[in-house]
Amino acid sequence: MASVQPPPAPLAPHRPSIAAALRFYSPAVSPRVSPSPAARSRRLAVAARAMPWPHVLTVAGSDSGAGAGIQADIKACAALGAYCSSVITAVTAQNTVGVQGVHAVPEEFVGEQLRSVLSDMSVDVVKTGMLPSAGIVKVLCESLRKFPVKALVVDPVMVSTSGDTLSGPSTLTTYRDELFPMADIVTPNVKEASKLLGDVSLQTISDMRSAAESIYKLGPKYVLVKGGDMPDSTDAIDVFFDGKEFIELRGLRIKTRNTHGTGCTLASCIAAELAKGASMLHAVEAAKKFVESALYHSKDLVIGNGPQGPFDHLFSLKSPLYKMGSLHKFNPDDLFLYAVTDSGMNKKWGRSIEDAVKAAIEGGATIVQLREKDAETREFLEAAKTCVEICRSSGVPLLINDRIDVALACNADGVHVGQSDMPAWEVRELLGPGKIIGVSCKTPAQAEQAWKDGADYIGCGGVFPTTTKANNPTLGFEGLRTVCFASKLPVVAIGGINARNAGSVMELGLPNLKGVAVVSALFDRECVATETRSLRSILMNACSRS
Ligand SMILES: Cc1ncc(COP(=O)(O)OP(=O)(O)O)c(N)n1
Ligand SMILES: Cc1nc(C(=O)O)sc1CCOP(=O)(O)O
Ligand SMILES: [Mg+2]
Repeated sequence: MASVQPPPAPLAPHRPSIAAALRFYSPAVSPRVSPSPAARSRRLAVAARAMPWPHVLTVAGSDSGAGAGIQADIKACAALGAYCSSVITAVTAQNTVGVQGVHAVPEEFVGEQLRSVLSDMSVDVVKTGMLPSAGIVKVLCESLRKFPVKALVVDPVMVSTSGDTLSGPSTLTTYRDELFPMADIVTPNVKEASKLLGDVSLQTISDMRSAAESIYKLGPKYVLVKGGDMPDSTDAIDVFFDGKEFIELRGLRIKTRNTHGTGCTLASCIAAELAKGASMLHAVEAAKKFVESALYHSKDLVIGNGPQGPFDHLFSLKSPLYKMGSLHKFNPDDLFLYAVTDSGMNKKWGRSIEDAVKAAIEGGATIVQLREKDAETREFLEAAKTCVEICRSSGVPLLINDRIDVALACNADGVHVGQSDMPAWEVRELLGPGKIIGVSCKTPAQAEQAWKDGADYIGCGGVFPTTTKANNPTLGFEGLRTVCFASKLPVVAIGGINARNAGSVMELGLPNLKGVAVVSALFDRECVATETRSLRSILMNACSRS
Protein backbone atom coordinates (compact mmCIF):
# COMPACT_ATOMS: atom_id res chain seq x y z
CA MET A 1 0.00 0.00 0.00
CA ALA A 2 1.43 3.40 -0.86
CA SER A 3 2.04 5.55 2.19
CA VAL A 4 -0.26 8.47 2.98
CA GLN A 5 0.97 11.71 1.47
CA PRO A 6 1.48 14.88 3.56
CA PRO A 7 -1.40 17.36 3.29
CA PRO A 8 -1.42 19.39 0.09
CA ALA A 9 -2.18 23.10 0.04
CA PRO A 10 -5.80 23.83 1.08
CA LEU A 11 -8.08 22.53 -1.66
CA ALA A 12 -10.83 25.09 -1.60
CA PRO A 13 -9.13 28.22 -2.95
CA HIS A 14 -7.56 26.31 -5.85
CA ARG A 15 -10.67 24.48 -6.96
CA PRO A 16 -12.46 25.84 -9.97
CA SER A 17 -16.05 26.82 -9.37
CA ILE A 18 -18.73 24.17 -9.91
CA ALA A 19 -19.96 26.20 -12.87
CA ALA A 20 -16.47 26.14 -14.39
CA ALA A 21 -16.19 22.41 -13.96
CA LEU A 22 -19.64 21.82 -15.36
CA ARG A 23 -18.65 23.64 -18.52
CA PHE A 24 -16.49 20.61 -19.32
CA TYR A 25 -19.60 18.47 -19.28
CA SER A 26 -21.85 20.77 -21.30
CA PRO A 27 -22.65 19.88 -24.93
CA ALA A 28 -20.31 20.89 -27.74
CA VAL A 29 -20.85 24.21 -29.53
CA SER A 30 -23.41 22.69 -31.89
CA PRO A 31 -25.83 20.75 -29.72
CA ARG A 32 -26.88 18.56 -32.70
CA VAL A 33 -23.37 17.12 -33.14
CA SER A 34 -22.67 14.57 -30.39
CA PRO A 35 -19.01 14.34 -29.38
CA SER A 36 -17.22 11.15 -30.34
CA PRO A 37 -16.74 8.64 -27.51
CA ALA A 38 -13.02 9.51 -27.42
CA ALA A 39 -13.72 13.24 -27.21
CA ARG A 40 -16.29 12.62 -24.54
CA SER A 41 -13.97 10.55 -22.40
CA ARG A 42 -11.19 13.15 -22.89
CA ARG A 43 -13.59 15.82 -21.69
CA LEU A 44 -14.59 13.72 -18.71
CA ALA A 45 -10.95 13.12 -17.89
CA VAL A 46 -10.22 16.86 -18.01
CA ALA A 47 -13.22 17.52 -15.79
CA ALA A 48 -12.08 14.83 -13.38
CA ARG A 49 -8.69 16.49 -13.15
CA ALA A 50 -10.25 19.86 -12.70
CA MET A 51 -12.45 18.81 -9.83
CA PRO A 52 -11.16 15.82 -7.93
CA TRP A 53 -13.60 14.33 -5.46
CA PRO A 54 -11.95 12.51 -2.56
CA HIS A 55 -13.27 8.96 -2.74
CA VAL A 56 -13.66 6.43 0.08
CA LEU A 57 -14.85 2.90 -0.57
CA THR A 58 -16.43 1.29 2.47
CA VAL A 59 -16.43 -2.49 2.62
CA ALA A 60 -18.86 -3.25 5.44
CA GLY A 61 -22.22 -4.57 6.53
CA SER A 62 -25.61 -2.93 6.16
CA ASP A 63 -27.37 -1.83 9.37
CA SER A 64 -31.15 -1.76 8.86
CA GLY A 65 -31.39 0.78 11.70
CA ALA A 66 -28.92 2.98 9.76
CA GLY A 67 -26.97 4.05 12.85
CA ALA A 68 -23.83 2.06 12.04
CA GLY A 69 -22.33 0.06 9.15
CA ILE A 70 -22.52 1.11 5.55
CA GLN A 71 -25.18 3.69 6.31
CA ALA A 72 -23.06 5.45 8.94
CA ASP A 73 -20.01 5.33 6.66
CA ILE A 74 -21.80 7.00 3.77
CA LYS A 75 -23.25 9.73 5.99
CA ALA A 76 -19.88 10.38 7.67
CA CYS A 77 -18.03 10.69 4.36
CA ALA A 78 -20.76 12.92 2.94
CA ALA A 79 -20.55 15.18 5.97
CA LEU A 80 -16.80 15.56 5.44
CA GLY A 81 -17.03 16.19 1.72
CA ALA A 82 -15.84 12.81 0.44
CA TYR A 83 -17.63 10.54 -2.03
CA CYS A 84 -18.40 7.13 -0.54
CA SER A 85 -18.99 4.01 -2.61
CA SER A 86 -20.00 0.79 -0.84
CA VAL A 87 -19.36 -2.91 -1.05
CA ILE A 88 -21.82 -4.75 1.18
CA THR A 89 -20.46 -7.79 2.99
CA ALA A 90 -23.52 -8.68 5.04
CA VAL A 91 -27.08 -7.54 5.61
CA THR A 92 -28.04 -7.25 9.26
CA ALA A 93 -31.46 -6.97 10.86
CA GLN A 94 -30.67 -4.43 13.53
CA ASN A 95 -32.24 -1.68 15.60
CA THR A 96 -31.60 0.31 18.77
CA VAL A 97 -32.13 -2.84 20.86
CA GLY A 98 -29.51 -5.03 19.17
CA VAL A 99 -28.79 -7.31 16.21
CA GLN A 100 -31.65 -9.68 15.40
CA GLY A 101 -30.12 -11.37 12.34
CA VAL A 102 -27.09 -11.49 10.03
CA HIS A 103 -27.11 -12.62 6.41
CA ALA A 104 -23.62 -12.74 4.92
CA VAL A 105 -23.22 -11.90 1.22
CA PRO A 106 -21.51 -14.76 -0.71
CA GLU A 107 -17.76 -14.22 -1.07
CA GLU A 108 -17.91 -14.29 -4.89
CA PHE A 109 -20.46 -11.51 -4.89
CA VAL A 110 -18.39 -9.41 -2.50
CA GLY A 111 -15.56 -9.92 -5.00
CA GLU A 112 -17.80 -8.83 -7.85
CA GLN A 113 -18.81 -5.64 -6.06
CA LEU A 114 -15.15 -4.87 -5.29
CA ARG A 115 -14.20 -5.38 -8.94
CA SER A 116 -17.01 -3.14 -10.13
CA VAL A 117 -15.98 -0.21 -7.96
CA LEU A 118 -12.20 -0.54 -7.88
CA SER A 119 -11.80 -1.11 -11.62
CA ASP A 120 -13.71 2.01 -12.54
CA MET A 121 -13.99 4.66 -9.89
CA SER A 122 -10.52 5.93 -8.75
CA VAL A 123 -10.90 5.05 -5.11
CA ASP A 124 -8.49 6.93 -2.83
CA VAL A 125 -9.01 5.10 0.44
CA VAL A 126 -10.65 1.81 1.38
CA LYS A 127 -12.26 1.55 4.81
CA THR A 128 -13.36 -1.80 6.17
CA GLY A 129 -16.06 -2.54 8.72
CA MET A 130 -17.87 -5.83 9.27
CA LEU A 131 -16.10 -8.66 7.39
CA PRO A 132 -18.17 -11.69 8.43
CA SER A 133 -15.97 -14.51 7.15
CA ALA A 134 -12.34 -15.36 6.55
CA GLY A 135 -13.21 -15.89 2.88
CA ILE A 136 -14.45 -12.31 2.55
CA VAL A 137 -11.28 -10.96 4.17
CA LYS A 138 -9.24 -12.96 1.65
CA VAL A 139 -11.30 -11.72 -1.30
CA LEU A 140 -10.75 -8.16 -0.10
CA CYS A 141 -6.98 -8.64 0.23
CA GLU A 142 -6.80 -10.10 -3.29
CA SER A 143 -8.78 -7.18 -4.70
CA LEU A 144 -6.53 -4.66 -2.97
CA ARG A 145 -3.45 -6.34 -4.38
CA LYS A 146 -4.98 -6.09 -7.85
CA PHE A 147 -6.29 -2.54 -7.46
CA PRO A 148 -3.99 -0.71 -4.98
CA VAL A 149 -5.35 2.39 -3.27
CA LYS A 150 -3.64 5.25 -1.37
CA ALA A 151 -4.60 4.02 2.08
CA LEU A 152 -6.44 1.24 3.88
CA VAL A 153 -8.31 1.93 7.13
CA VAL A 154 -9.28 -1.22 9.02
CA ASP A 155 -11.94 -0.98 11.69
CA PRO A 156 -11.86 -4.53 13.06
CA VAL A 157 -15.59 -4.83 13.78
CA MET A 158 -16.09 -8.07 15.69
CA VAL A 159 -18.73 -7.34 18.27
CA SER A 160 -21.53 -4.79 17.91
CA THR A 161 -21.99 -2.07 20.52
CA SER A 162 -24.97 -4.13 21.77
CA GLY A 163 -22.59 -7.06 22.41
CA ASP A 164 -23.62 -9.21 19.41
CA THR A 165 -20.88 -11.13 17.55
CA LEU A 166 -20.37 -9.92 13.97
CA SER A 167 -17.46 -12.08 12.87
CA GLY A 168 -16.15 -15.41 14.10
CA PRO A 169 -12.78 -16.70 15.37
CA SER A 170 -11.55 -17.97 11.99
CA THR A 171 -11.85 -14.42 10.66
CA LEU A 172 -9.58 -13.20 13.45
CA THR A 173 -6.61 -15.16 12.15
CA THR A 174 -7.10 -13.92 8.60
CA TYR A 175 -7.40 -10.35 9.85
CA ARG A 176 -4.11 -10.68 11.70
CA ASP A 177 -2.22 -12.59 9.01
CA GLU A 178 -3.49 -11.02 5.80
CA LEU A 179 -5.35 -7.75 6.29
CA PHE A 180 -3.35 -6.00 9.02
CA PRO A 181 -0.03 -6.13 7.12
CA MET A 182 -1.74 -4.22 4.28
CA ALA A 183 -3.40 -1.66 6.56
CA ASP A 184 -2.34 1.93 7.06
CA ILE A 185 -4.28 2.12 10.30
CA VAL A 186 -6.21 -0.33 12.46
CA THR A 187 -8.75 1.15 14.90
CA PRO A 188 -9.93 -1.38 17.52
CA ASN A 189 -11.82 -0.43 20.66
CA VAL A 190 -10.54 -2.02 23.87
CA LYS A 191 -12.83 -5.06 23.51
CA GLU A 192 -11.65 -5.67 19.95
CA ALA A 193 -8.01 -5.09 20.86
CA SER A 194 -8.38 -7.62 23.66
CA LYS A 195 -9.96 -10.18 21.29
CA LEU A 196 -7.29 -9.64 18.66
CA LEU A 197 -4.62 -10.32 21.26
CA GLY A 198 -6.15 -13.51 22.65
CA ASP A 199 -8.52 -12.04 25.26
CA VAL A 200 -5.86 -10.11 27.21
CA SER A 201 -7.24 -7.90 29.95
CA LEU A 202 -7.12 -4.16 29.11
CA GLN A 203 -7.93 -1.99 32.11
CA THR A 204 -5.59 0.97 32.01
CA ILE A 205 -4.03 3.43 29.58
CA SER A 206 -0.77 1.56 30.00
CA ASP A 207 -2.57 -1.67 28.92
CA MET A 208 -3.90 0.20 25.88
CA ARG A 209 -0.35 1.27 24.97
CA SER A 210 0.89 -2.32 25.19
CA ALA A 211 -2.05 -3.46 23.07
CA ALA A 212 -1.32 -0.77 20.45
CA GLU A 213 2.30 -1.91 20.31
CA SER A 214 1.35 -5.59 19.95
CA ILE A 215 -1.14 -4.83 17.16
CA TYR A 216 1.44 -2.62 15.45
CA LYS A 217 3.72 -5.65 15.31
CA LEU A 218 1.07 -7.39 13.19
CA GLY A 219 1.89 -5.00 10.35
CA PRO A 220 -0.22 -1.83 10.13
CA LYS A 221 1.59 1.53 9.90
CA TYR A 222 -0.49 3.09 12.68
CA VAL A 223 -2.75 1.83 15.45
CA LEU A 224 -5.51 3.66 17.29
CA VAL A 225 -6.83 1.86 20.38
CA LYS A 226 -10.09 3.57 21.34
CA GLY A 227 -10.78 4.02 25.03
CA GLY A 228 -14.43 5.05 24.88
CA ASP A 229 -15.45 1.84 26.68
CA MET A 230 -12.95 2.25 29.49
CA PRO A 231 -14.45 2.79 32.98
CA ASP A 232 -16.23 6.14 33.39
CA SER A 233 -14.19 9.31 33.47
CA THR A 234 -14.86 12.77 32.15
CA ASP A 235 -12.65 12.28 29.12
CA ALA A 236 -12.42 9.49 26.58
CA ILE A 237 -8.77 8.73 25.87
CA ASP A 238 -7.60 6.97 22.72
CA VAL A 239 -4.02 5.78 22.26
CA PHE A 240 -2.41 6.48 18.88
CA PHE A 241 0.83 4.67 18.03
CA ASP A 242 3.02 5.21 14.99
CA GLY A 243 5.66 2.62 15.82
CA LYS A 244 7.80 5.10 17.74
CA GLU A 245 5.64 7.41 19.78
CA PHE A 246 2.44 6.98 21.77
CA ILE A 247 0.05 9.90 21.67
CA GLU A 248 -2.90 10.07 24.05
CA LEU A 249 -5.78 11.75 22.28
CA ARG A 250 -8.30 13.12 24.73
CA GLY A 251 -11.90 13.83 23.90
CA LEU A 252 -14.86 14.91 25.92
CA ARG A 253 -17.16 12.07 27.01
CA ILE A 254 -20.60 13.23 25.87
CA LYS A 255 -23.43 11.92 28.02
CA THR A 256 -25.94 10.44 25.58
CA ARG A 257 -27.57 7.12 24.67
CA ASN A 258 -27.02 7.88 21.00
CA THR A 259 -23.62 6.28 20.52
CA HIS A 260 -24.50 3.51 18.04
CA GLY A 261 -22.13 3.70 15.09
CA THR A 262 -19.37 5.80 16.65
CA GLY A 263 -16.65 3.28 15.68
CA CYS A 264 -17.77 3.03 12.05
CA THR A 265 -18.08 6.79 11.86
CA LEU A 266 -14.65 7.46 13.33
CA ALA A 267 -12.96 5.08 10.88
CA SER A 268 -14.89 6.54 7.95
CA CYS A 269 -13.95 10.06 8.96
CA ILE A 270 -10.29 9.04 9.15
CA ALA A 271 -10.65 7.58 5.65
CA ALA A 272 -12.37 10.73 4.36
CA GLU A 273 -9.67 13.00 5.78
CA LEU A 274 -6.93 10.79 4.33
CA ALA A 275 -8.69 10.89 0.97
CA LYS A 276 -8.68 14.69 1.23
CA GLY A 277 -4.90 14.61 1.78
CA ALA A 278 -4.48 14.87 5.55
CA SER A 279 -1.61 13.22 7.43
CA MET A 280 -2.61 10.25 9.59
CA LEU A 281 -2.48 12.07 12.92
CA HIS A 282 -4.44 15.01 11.59
CA ALA A 283 -7.00 12.67 10.05
CA VAL A 284 -7.49 10.93 13.39
CA GLU A 285 -7.75 14.21 15.27
CA ALA A 286 -10.27 15.63 12.80
CA ALA A 287 -12.28 12.41 12.94
CA LYS A 288 -12.41 12.53 16.74
CA LYS A 289 -13.58 16.12 16.66
CA PHE A 290 -16.29 15.26 14.16
CA VAL A 291 -17.62 12.37 16.24
CA GLU A 292 -17.53 14.49 19.37
CA SER A 293 -19.47 17.30 17.68
CA ALA A 294 -22.00 14.90 16.16
CA LEU A 295 -22.61 13.23 19.53
CA TYR A 296 -22.92 16.61 21.18
CA HIS A 297 -25.46 17.86 18.64
CA SER A 298 -27.45 14.60 18.81
CA LYS A 299 -27.37 13.97 22.54
CA ASP A 300 -31.07 14.61 23.09
CA LEU A 301 -32.48 13.12 19.87
CA VAL A 302 -34.78 10.11 20.22
CA ILE A 303 -35.11 7.28 17.69
CA GLY A 304 -36.15 3.78 18.78
CA ASN A 305 -36.86 2.30 22.19
CA GLY A 306 -33.59 0.44 22.81
CA PRO A 307 -30.58 1.47 24.84
CA GLN A 308 -28.44 2.62 21.90
CA GLY A 309 -29.73 5.20 19.47
CA PRO A 310 -28.17 6.56 16.28
CA PHE A 311 -26.71 10.06 16.06
CA ASP A 312 -27.00 12.72 13.42
CA HIS A 313 -24.00 12.75 11.09
CA LEU A 314 -25.49 15.60 9.11
CA PHE A 315 -26.01 17.90 12.07
CA SER A 316 -24.23 20.67 10.19
CA LEU A 317 -27.18 20.92 7.81
CA LYS A 318 -29.27 22.14 10.74
CA SER A 319 -26.69 24.76 11.61
CA PRO A 320 -26.30 26.58 8.31
CA LEU A 321 -23.44 28.73 9.57
CA TYR A 322 -21.36 25.72 10.44
CA LYS A 323 -18.25 25.16 8.33
CA MET A 324 -15.93 22.18 8.61
CA GLY A 325 -12.88 24.40 8.40
CA SER A 326 -9.68 23.87 6.53
CA LEU A 327 -7.54 20.79 6.32
CA HIS A 328 -4.82 22.44 8.33
CA LYS A 329 -5.41 21.66 11.92
CA PHE A 330 -4.24 23.96 14.64
CA ASN A 331 -0.57 23.57 15.43
CA PRO A 332 0.26 24.87 18.95
CA ASP A 333 3.69 25.98 17.69
CA ASP A 334 1.86 28.62 15.66
CA LEU A 335 1.44 30.54 18.93
CA PHE A 336 5.18 31.37 18.95
CA LEU A 337 4.85 34.98 17.78
CA TYR A 338 1.23 36.01 17.90
CA ALA A 339 0.56 39.43 16.33
CA VAL A 340 -2.65 41.10 17.56
CA THR A 341 -3.71 44.17 15.57
CA ASP A 342 -5.21 47.37 16.95
CA SER A 343 -7.24 49.74 14.79
CA GLY A 344 -6.31 52.81 16.86
CA MET A 345 -2.60 52.15 16.48
CA ASN A 346 -2.85 51.48 12.76
CA LYS A 347 -4.77 54.72 12.24
CA LYS A 348 -2.21 56.62 14.29
CA TRP A 349 0.58 55.40 12.02
CA GLY A 350 -1.53 55.88 8.87
CA ARG A 351 -1.66 52.24 7.73
CA SER A 352 -4.53 49.94 6.83
CA ILE A 353 -5.27 46.70 8.67
CA GLU A 354 -4.20 44.82 5.54
CA ASP A 355 -0.82 46.56 5.42
CA ALA A 356 -0.31 45.93 9.13
CA VAL A 357 -1.00 42.21 8.66
CA LYS A 358 1.29 41.99 5.60
CA ALA A 359 4.10 43.65 7.54
CA ALA A 360 3.68 41.39 10.58
CA ILE A 361 3.85 38.32 8.35
CA GLU A 362 6.86 39.71 6.53
CA GLY A 363 8.59 40.08 9.91
CA GLY A 364 7.81 36.48 10.86
CA ALA A 365 4.56 36.51 12.86
CA THR A 366 3.34 32.93 13.18
CA ILE A 367 -0.36 33.71 13.80
CA VAL A 368 -2.42 36.88 13.46
CA GLN A 369 -5.49 38.12 15.31
CA LEU A 370 -7.58 41.02 14.05
CA ARG A 371 -8.57 42.93 17.19
CA GLU A 372 -10.47 45.81 15.75
CA LYS A 373 -12.54 47.22 18.58
CA ASP A 374 -13.73 50.40 16.86
CA ALA A 375 -14.15 49.34 13.23
CA GLU A 376 -17.54 49.47 11.52
CA THR A 377 -18.76 45.95 10.74
CA ARG A 378 -18.79 46.28 6.96
CA GLU A 379 -15.40 47.91 6.75
CA PHE A 380 -14.03 45.31 9.20
CA LEU A 381 -15.46 42.41 7.21
CA GLU A 382 -13.98 43.66 3.93
CA ALA A 383 -10.56 44.08 5.53
CA ALA A 384 -10.88 40.66 7.22
CA LYS A 385 -11.60 38.98 3.86
CA THR A 386 -8.46 40.46 2.36
CA CYS A 387 -6.45 39.50 5.45
CA VAL A 388 -7.72 35.89 5.17
CA GLU A 389 -6.30 35.78 1.63
CA ILE A 390 -3.00 37.36 2.71
CA CYS A 391 -2.60 34.95 5.61
CA ARG A 392 -3.66 31.85 3.65
CA SER A 393 -1.15 32.56 0.94
CA SER A 394 1.57 32.67 3.62
CA GLY A 395 0.32 29.66 5.60
CA VAL A 396 -0.29 31.83 8.67
CA PRO A 397 -3.58 31.27 10.56
CA LEU A 398 -5.85 34.30 10.96
CA LEU A 399 -8.16 34.67 13.94
CA ILE A 400 -10.82 37.27 14.66
CA ASN A 401 -11.16 38.85 18.08
CA ASP A 402 -14.66 38.64 19.67
CA ARG A 403 -16.68 38.74 16.41
CA ILE A 404 -17.94 35.25 15.59
CA ASP A 405 -20.15 36.68 12.83
CA VAL A 406 -17.19 38.29 11.07
CA ALA A 407 -15.10 35.11 11.48
CA LEU A 408 -17.86 33.06 9.84
CA ALA A 409 -18.46 35.55 7.06
CA CYS A 410 -14.80 35.81 6.07
CA ASN A 411 -14.09 32.11 6.74
CA ALA A 412 -11.24 32.97 9.11
CA ASP A 413 -9.27 30.16 10.71
CA GLY A 414 -10.81 30.86 14.10
CA VAL A 415 -11.64 33.34 16.85
CA HIS A 416 -10.29 34.54 20.16
CA VAL A 417 -12.80 35.20 22.94
CA GLY A 418 -12.51 36.43 26.51
CA GLN A 419 -14.41 35.67 29.68
CA SER A 420 -17.11 38.23 28.91
CA ASP A 421 -17.51 37.24 25.24
CA MET A 422 -19.59 34.36 23.85
CA PRO A 423 -18.77 31.15 25.80
CA ALA A 424 -16.28 28.96 23.98
CA TRP A 425 -18.63 25.95 23.76
CA GLU A 426 -21.22 28.11 21.97
CA VAL A 427 -18.49 29.37 19.66
CA ARG A 428 -17.51 25.74 18.96
CA GLU A 429 -21.13 24.92 18.07
CA LEU A 430 -21.21 27.76 15.59
CA LEU A 431 -17.75 27.25 14.09
CA GLY A 432 -17.54 23.47 14.21
CA PRO A 433 -14.55 21.30 14.96
CA GLY A 434 -12.27 22.53 12.20
CA LYS A 435 -11.72 26.08 13.45
CA ILE A 436 -9.30 27.40 16.03
CA ILE A 437 -10.73 28.80 19.26
CA GLY A 438 -8.64 30.72 21.79
CA VAL A 439 -9.90 31.81 25.20
CA SER A 440 -8.43 34.40 27.61
CA CYS A 441 -7.83 32.80 31.01
CA LYS A 442 -6.41 34.25 34.19
CA THR A 443 -7.02 31.29 36.53
CA PRO A 444 -6.66 27.49 36.49
CA ALA A 445 -10.46 27.16 36.74
CA GLN A 446 -10.93 29.25 33.60
CA ALA A 447 -8.27 27.18 31.84
CA GLU A 448 -10.04 23.95 32.80
CA GLN A 449 -13.36 25.34 31.54
CA ALA A 450 -11.78 26.44 28.25
CA TRP A 451 -10.52 22.88 27.71
CA LYS A 452 -13.93 21.39 28.56
CA ASP A 453 -15.57 23.85 26.18
CA GLY A 454 -13.46 22.61 23.29
CA ALA A 455 -10.98 25.51 22.97
CA ASP A 456 -7.64 24.93 21.23
CA TYR A 457 -5.42 27.28 23.24
CA ILE A 458 -5.61 29.86 25.99
CA GLY A 459 -4.21 33.38 26.18
CA CYS A 460 -2.92 34.19 29.66
CA GLY A 461 -2.19 37.66 30.98
CA GLY A 462 -1.55 40.39 31.67
CA VAL A 463 1.93 39.20 32.31
CA PHE A 464 3.01 42.85 32.59
CA PRO A 465 0.96 46.05 32.93
CA THR A 466 -0.50 47.22 29.63
CA THR A 467 -2.14 50.38 28.37
CA THR A 468 -3.66 48.60 25.36
CA LYS A 469 -6.48 46.97 27.34
CA ALA A 470 -8.17 49.05 29.99
CA ASN A 471 -8.44 47.76 33.59
CA ASN A 472 -6.57 44.58 32.81
CA PRO A 473 -5.30 42.88 36.00
CA THR A 474 -1.58 42.06 35.96
CA LEU A 475 -0.80 38.43 36.84
CA GLY A 476 3.00 38.62 36.72
CA PHE A 477 5.21 35.58 36.23
CA GLU A 478 3.62 33.81 39.21
CA GLY A 479 0.10 34.07 37.78
CA LEU A 480 1.33 32.89 34.38
CA ARG A 481 3.20 29.99 35.99
CA THR A 482 0.09 28.86 37.93
CA VAL A 483 -2.09 28.85 34.82
CA CYS A 484 0.54 27.16 32.63
CA PHE A 485 1.01 24.34 35.12
CA ALA A 486 -2.76 23.80 35.40
CA SER A 487 -3.61 24.12 31.71
CA LYS A 488 -4.40 21.13 29.50
CA LEU A 489 -4.19 23.43 26.50
CA PRO A 490 -1.25 25.27 24.94
CA VAL A 491 -0.77 28.78 26.35
CA VAL A 492 0.26 32.09 24.81
CA ALA A 493 1.35 34.85 27.20
CA ILE A 494 -0.03 38.37 26.66
CA GLY A 495 0.06 41.82 28.19
CA GLY A 496 2.84 44.39 28.10
CA ILE A 497 5.22 42.06 26.26
CA ASN A 498 7.93 43.78 24.23
CA ALA A 499 11.50 43.42 22.99
CA ARG A 500 12.93 44.11 26.45
CA ASN A 501 10.96 41.48 28.38
CA ALA A 502 9.84 38.82 25.83
CA GLY A 503 13.04 36.80 26.33
CA SER A 504 12.46 36.60 30.08
CA VAL A 505 8.95 35.21 29.50
CA MET A 506 10.14 32.41 27.24
CA GLU A 507 13.13 31.69 29.46
CA LEU A 508 10.72 30.74 32.25
CA GLY A 509 10.47 27.45 30.31
CA LEU A 510 6.92 26.94 31.58
CA PRO A 511 4.99 23.82 30.54
CA ASN A 512 2.48 24.49 27.76
CA LEU A 513 3.82 28.00 27.14
CA LYS A 514 4.18 28.19 23.37
CA GLY A 515 4.78 31.87 22.70
CA VAL A 516 3.85 35.49 23.24
CA ALA A 517 0.99 37.64 21.93
CA VAL A 518 1.85 41.25 21.31
CA VAL A 519 -0.06 44.38 20.30
CA SER A 520 1.69 47.70 20.93
CA ALA A 521 5.28 46.49 20.68
CA LEU A 522 4.53 45.59 17.04
CA PHE A 523 1.76 47.90 15.91
CA ASP A 524 2.40 51.08 17.92
CA ARG A 525 5.66 51.44 16.05
CA GLU A 526 6.69 52.95 12.76
CA CYS A 527 7.94 49.77 11.09
CA VAL A 528 5.88 46.69 11.98
CA ALA A 529 8.03 44.30 9.93
CA THR A 530 11.26 45.43 11.63
CA GLU A 531 9.76 45.17 15.13
CA THR A 532 8.31 41.72 14.40
CA ARG A 533 11.60 40.49 12.99
CA SER A 534 13.57 41.68 15.98
CA LEU A 535 11.06 40.22 18.47
CA ARG A 536 11.19 36.90 16.64
CA SER A 537 14.94 36.71 16.88
CA ILE A 538 14.77 37.59 20.62
CA LEU A 539 12.26 34.75 21.15
CA MET A 540 14.34 32.28 19.18
CA ASN A 541 17.46 33.15 21.19
CA ALA A 542 15.54 32.83 24.44
CA CYS A 543 14.19 29.42 23.45
CA SER A 544 17.62 28.17 22.50
CA ARG A 545 18.88 29.25 25.97
CA SER A 546 16.04 27.74 28.04
C1 LIG B 1 -4.08 35.85 22.45
C2 LIG B 1 -5.02 36.71 23.21
N1 LIG B 1 -5.12 36.56 24.53
C3 LIG B 1 -5.98 37.32 25.24
C4 LIG B 1 -6.77 38.25 24.59
C5 LIG B 1 -7.79 39.07 25.34
O1 LIG B 1 -9.12 38.69 24.98
P1 LIG B 1 -10.33 39.32 25.80
O2 LIG B 1 -10.12 39.01 27.23
O3 LIG B 1 -11.58 38.93 25.17
O4 LIG B 1 -10.11 40.87 25.62
P2 LIG B 1 -10.24 41.68 24.26
O5 LIG B 1 -9.05 41.37 23.42
O6 LIG B 1 -11.49 41.29 23.58
O7 LIG B 1 -10.22 43.10 24.69
C6 LIG B 1 -6.63 38.36 23.22
N2 LIG B 1 -7.36 39.23 22.52
N3 LIG B 1 -5.76 37.58 22.54
C1 LIG C 1 -5.71 42.23 24.40
C2 LIG C 1 -5.08 41.92 25.70
N1 LIG C 1 -5.50 40.91 26.49
C3 LIG C 1 -4.82 40.83 27.63
C4 LIG C 1 -5.06 39.85 28.69
O1 LIG C 1 -4.43 39.94 29.74
O2 LIG C 1 -5.89 38.98 28.45
S1 LIG C 1 -3.63 42.01 27.74
C5 LIG C 1 -4.04 42.62 26.23
C6 LIG C 1 -3.36 43.77 25.59
C7 LIG C 1 -1.99 43.42 25.11
O3 LIG C 1 -1.49 44.49 24.46
P1 LIG C 1 0.03 44.90 24.59
O4 LIG C 1 0.83 43.88 23.92
O5 LIG C 1 0.11 46.23 23.83
O6 LIG C 1 0.34 45.10 26.03
MG1 LIG D 1 -12.84 39.73 23.83
